[in-house]
Amino acid sequence: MRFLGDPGLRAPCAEVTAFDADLALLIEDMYATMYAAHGVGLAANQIGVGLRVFVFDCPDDEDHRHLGHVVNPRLAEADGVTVRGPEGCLSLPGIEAGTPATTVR
Ligand SMILES: CSCC[C@H](NC=O)C(=O)O
Repeated sequence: MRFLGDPGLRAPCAEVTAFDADLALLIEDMYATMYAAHGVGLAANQIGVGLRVFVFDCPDDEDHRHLGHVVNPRLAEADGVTVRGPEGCLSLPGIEAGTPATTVR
């Protein structure tokens, strides 16, 4: 796990261009790391890999589970519904802050 101060957490991540066995292994590693840390989401740069990939496994407000991984995410549109709530980060252990989040399509 990379923590606050690691330059890799501030650097732009590269686009994934090879959808191959190495990418599958990376994603498996990310799930394992996220579960070991009792997290609900994890980005590749948090484990030192500067690629645009994240995994998630979290409930919504109605306790429905959402599990998946996203490669080369791009924010296309936000529908304007913004909620603010406490949010933490596995790379900043012990810190939590009120963070606005906007739902997206
Ligand atoms: C709200 S997104 C997830 C935040 C955090 N994951 C990465 O740092 C975690 O607690 O799993």
